[in-house]
Amino acid sequence: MTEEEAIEKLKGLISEDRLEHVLAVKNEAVRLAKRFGVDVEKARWAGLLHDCAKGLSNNNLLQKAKEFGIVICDVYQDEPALLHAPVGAEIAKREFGIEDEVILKAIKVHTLGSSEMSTLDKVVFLADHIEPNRECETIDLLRKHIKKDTKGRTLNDAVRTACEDTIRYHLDLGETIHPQTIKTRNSLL
Ligand SMILES: Nc1ncnc2c1ncn2[C@@H]1O[C@H](COP(=O)(O)OP(=O)(O)O)[C@@H](O)[C@H]1O
Repeated sequence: MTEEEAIEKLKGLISEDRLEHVLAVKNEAVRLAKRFGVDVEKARWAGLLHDCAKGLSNNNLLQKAKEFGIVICDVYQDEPALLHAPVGAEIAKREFGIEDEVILKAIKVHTLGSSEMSTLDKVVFLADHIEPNRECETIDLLRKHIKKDTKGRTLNDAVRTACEDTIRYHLDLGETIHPQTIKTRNSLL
């Protein structure tokens, strides 16, 4: 499937606003991939498809997760929207023909991260947080992290800061926090 064909397919799955975000994440992922020496094509595809399941309702996400054999923890049960990442990886494989496990993992962990993130995983995770349409309290800090000279450390710092933003955000709203975000953050200390 070409990139143009994938974009056409995405138009049938997600809203126009979401597609705009997806294209911005793709561009940001490509930029970060060049900055951090990651395969640009893998970053492009992971960025393009990271939210391919975002248009599914909570019920559909739960249904698909069961169908795909994804383990549904208590937090997923309460916040099925979080399932769009692992379900999206399966849809990327089954419906977009992505076979590269490296790309599929970057899609799978783009929301909660993982304690064992590859550089590609971090690039896609961060691209989702800092694409130009995004706003969050520490966005300037996040963008500054990746401008510094020391490559490896800054990417880790930026992902850790993004996790801390997410934790603080849900804490302030009194919402459930998926423990994987905390594990991801701790793994980057
Ligand atoms: N650790 C977490 N616990 C609970 N909700 C979370 C957690 N991490 C992210 N979320 C929420 O899950 C949703 C999807 O997150 P994300 O994939 O980062 O955003 P998007 O799909 O809009 O790019 C958002 O509403 C976000 O706030």
